[in-house]
Formats: sequence, structure tokens, C-alpha cells
Amino acid sequence: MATMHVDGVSRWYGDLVAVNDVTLRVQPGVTGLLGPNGAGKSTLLAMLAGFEAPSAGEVTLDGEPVRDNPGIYRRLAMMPETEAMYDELTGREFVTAMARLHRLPDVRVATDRALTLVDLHDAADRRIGKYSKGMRQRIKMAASLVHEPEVLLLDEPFNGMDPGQRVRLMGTLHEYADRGASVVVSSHILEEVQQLAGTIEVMVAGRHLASGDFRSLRRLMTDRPHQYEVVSGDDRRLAAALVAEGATESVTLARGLRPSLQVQVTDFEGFTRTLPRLARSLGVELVSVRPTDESLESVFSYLVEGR
Ligand SMILES: Nc1ncnc2c1ncn2[C@@H]1O[C@H](COP(=O)(O)OP(=O)(O)OP(=O)(O)O)[C@@H](O)[C@H]1O
Repeated sequence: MATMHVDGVSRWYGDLVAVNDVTLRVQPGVTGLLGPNGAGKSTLLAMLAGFEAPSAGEVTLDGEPVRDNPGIYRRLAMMPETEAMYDELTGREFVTAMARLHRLPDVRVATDRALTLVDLHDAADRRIGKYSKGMRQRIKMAASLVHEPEVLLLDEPFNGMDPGQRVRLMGTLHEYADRGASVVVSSHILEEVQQLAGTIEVMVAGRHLASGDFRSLRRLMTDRPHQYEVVSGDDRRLAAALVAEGATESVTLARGLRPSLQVQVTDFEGFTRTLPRLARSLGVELVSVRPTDESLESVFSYLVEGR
């Protein structure tokens, strides 16, 4: 199984540093490359694929450099974000052409296998120009997969897909990764990456900010303030007691349809003990305690804005 190493890789265009000293490892399974627009995801993927040369550092696949190394191109594939397609060809012709380019021994078998994997057999003989957006993504994917690469790199593959198409593509990517492949998917949509990827690499402004699964990214922030919404029988008295106890960073009374306390705490464990004890001693009913910053979105904004 293939492992890629990105070692101290930078890429600059004139004065602009698109990727800044990134070191990471890509292993079998699905890796999410998460970052806002302009973070350097596409540039990093292009360097992983060997399409672009790093300005500094090196990208290797099982110890071999990926750049200018035709042997490696057979082992990996990149599905670019670009919309440009051969609209005059049928899906099958397009995938067959890719199979020929790779000089596969049995072009027909390889084409059929790729079309089956993306579930496009029925539409394979229609022209790509007539395909829906989701079908275009799938045929691009079939063309990328035709030589069964060990590393599959996909740049924003979910762009423009409806929820049903997304779920299907996620299924296909998982299926492919389950065979032992390393699949890297870039996205600026946090929810997508959270659902899809075991490992998440966060990039912002060219820098590699964090790495790990969602939980470990969350743990990275345990010494940062956490937000909770507390609903109780008497928010005002509970708030006064919390402040007197010094158990929180801040407490705000939120009025509105559903009155609550917005609480910020640093010592999460201490807070989970103090809150019920205080409520009990005051005789105040605790209705609910809900974290309001558990989503990856908030992890991400902490990571991004906290620096
Ligand atoms: N060929 C190039 N010439 C000059 N600048 C470039 C080039 N390619 C990328 N950049 C710049 O490098 C930075 C990173 O771009 P990149 O496309 O890698 O980011 P991204 O995270 O993929 O964002 P997006 O999701 O918007 O594509 C951007 O500021 C971009 O304008």
C-alpha cells in the first residue's frame, strides 16, 4: 500500500507563497484536505500529483520522487476541479481513451470496471455534453480510476453536486479506499470532510495548520474556551452562582424565544462537576446543557482565527 510524504514543501509564484513549508504524510484511507478558498489546496494536490514542481522541499511516493517520474504516474491519478471536458465523446469513449493512454493490457475490461465503479454503465454511450453535472463528475472519476491508481487525488469533487450525488460519490470513494488506496479529497466545506475523511489536514493561507481526525482536532483545543448553552429553571440565580464560584470565563443571559445562559468555560471537566452541584444546592432545575461549538466549523474557525 502506498504512502506519500510531503517534506518541507513550498510553492511560490513570484512574491506569492501559495504553499508554505508543508510537511505531512498521506496513508491509505480517505484524507480530507480542508481549507478556505486560496488556502493552497489545489497547488498542494498538483504537487502531490507531480504536475507542479515544488519551489522547495520534496514529494515522494514510497520513497520515490513523484515529479518527472513516469513510473509513478501509473500509480496515482488526479481528478482536477476543471469543468473542461470532451463533450463530443461518449462517456465510454472518454474512459477508453484514458485506458489507452495508460497502455492498459485490456482496455475494454478496464473501461467496464471503471464505469461500473462509478455506476455509469447505463449512460456510457451518451455524449458527455448531454450529461448532468453529477454525471460529468462521475465520468471524470471513471477516467481517473481506469488504471486503478493506488493514490487518487480529487480537487473539490463535490462542487455543484446535489445531496444524493454527494452521498453516492462518498460511497464510491470509501469503496475505493477500502481496497487499500489512498484517497485525498480537497474541500472548503467542513461538513463534507467531516462525513468523508478519517484524517483531516487543515490548510490556511498556504500553511498546514493541523492534522488528525475530527476528535483529535477538537482535543487540540481543550485549553481553549468552550461554549455551552444552559437552559434552567432559573437562569438568573444560576448565572449569579456560577460567577460567584468563578467556574466560567463568562456567562451571558440570552433572552428571546428560548431564554438560556451562554456560558464560556476553559476548565471543561471542572464545569461539568460544578454546574450540577450548584443547581442542586440552589434547587434550580437543569433543563439542558448543550455545547454550541462542537461542529467542525467551530473547530476550524478556532484553528483559523486563533492564530
Ligand atoms: N499558477 C499560479 N500563478 C499565480 N498564483 C497562483 C497560481 N496558482 C495558484 N496561485 C495562487 O496561490 C494561492 C493558492 O491557490 P490554490 O488554488 O492552491 O488554493 P485553493 O486552496 O485550492 O483555493 P480554491 O479552492 O479557491 O481553488 C492563491 O492565492 C492563488 O491565487
